[in-house]
Amino acid sequence: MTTDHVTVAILGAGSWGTTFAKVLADAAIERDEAITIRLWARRDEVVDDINTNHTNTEYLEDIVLPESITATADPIEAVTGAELVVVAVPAQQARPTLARVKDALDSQAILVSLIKGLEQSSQATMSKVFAEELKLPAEQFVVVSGPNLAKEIARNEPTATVVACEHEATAEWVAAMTASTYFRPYRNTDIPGVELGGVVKNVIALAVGLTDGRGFGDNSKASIITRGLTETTRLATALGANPDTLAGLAGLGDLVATCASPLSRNRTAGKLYGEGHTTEEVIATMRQTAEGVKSVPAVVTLAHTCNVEMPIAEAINAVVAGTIEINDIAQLLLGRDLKPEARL
Ligand SMILES: NC(=O)c1ccc[n+]([C@@H]2O[C@H](COP(=O)([O-])OP(=O)(O)OC[C@H]3O[C@@H](n4cnc5c(N)ncnc54)[C@H](O)[C@@H]3O)[C@@H](O)[C@H]2O)c1
Ligand SMILES: O=P(O)(O)OC[C@H](O)CO
Repeated sequence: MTTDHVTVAILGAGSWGTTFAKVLADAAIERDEAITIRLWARRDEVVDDINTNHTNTEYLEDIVLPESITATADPIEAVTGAELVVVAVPAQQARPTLARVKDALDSQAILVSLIKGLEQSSQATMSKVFAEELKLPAEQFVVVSGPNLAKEIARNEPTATVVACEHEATAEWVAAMTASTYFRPYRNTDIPGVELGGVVKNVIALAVGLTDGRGFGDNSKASIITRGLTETTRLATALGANPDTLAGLAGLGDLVATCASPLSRNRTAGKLYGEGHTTEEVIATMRQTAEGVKSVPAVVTLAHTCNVEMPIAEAINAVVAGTIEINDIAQLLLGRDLKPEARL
């Protein structure tokens, strides 16, 4: 598959969709190859900002976007003729968005999910949602996930990521399309590991943010991150993942970036919970997607189904549902039966 003059559609012009468009555009500039990138934004003012000023001010402030990126308010126009279709809407919008465009998709198009969430109603991962909705063969489905805070990448700050596909050649092509002097993709064939690493780290970041909101220091955070990785690895391996994936960029790497960064929306949402806000108040305050809030009930349901113990996720689920007092959480976690430390 060639990387020259590829037509790309990106569905969702929020922080990550717009930044990923820039990653693809900058990579093509470095390869000295042409690329056409059409971003679908729902709102006309975002479309106008991108097409007129080459900025997406609402999400990326004054970052200037390469000229190969244009925007449209019509998702069908975005995907028509696209060889690469990248989906960057919130997880709960994935199925309706795919349903809207599926008849216009090229049958050979490669679909990339940037989404780090589960469908709440079905507990489905995005690979399952894409397969069900598009009848997509595994070799045409790719997940990109890792320590990828959009605003840092938009400023060309170096990072690495994971490009996962069951079919090595497809992952190689997407990696070649995205690699640049500031963005280094590693390949993996472990779809469940890469997807679940991205989903559960958002729940763990809510817990870390919560400790911030309570005014606790770094010991509490390190304990949650470490035990959170254990929970993530247990669930992911029960669902078929390779535990090594969770020790890599899409597991530990993303967990550290999200839990450490004030840019993280999930950590920010957790801090609001820790300060005593309800889910309604947290959602009203956050202007962007914090996937952990919507995904945590599905994570806990999956854990029950797989008979996997996830006490941190259980506690966050109770916080989000408003069924526990914030002051009771520490004892809920620390007061459990004592046991040997185990990674899995
Ligand atoms: N921002 C990041 O740093 C980052 C990094 C990696 C992965 N992600 C993941 O990428 C996905 C998108 O996140 P984001 O940060 O770009 O979110 P965002 O809130 O910045 O933007 C979401 C986009 O989806 C659109 N959208 C919202 N509701 C919609 C609906 N009903 N129908 C269609 N479109 C709708 C919004 O208009 C916006 O364009 C999430 O799953 C997130 O976890 C984000
Ligand atoms: O801002 P968050 O919490 O959605 O995290 C963004 C990315 O997933 C970090 O890799």
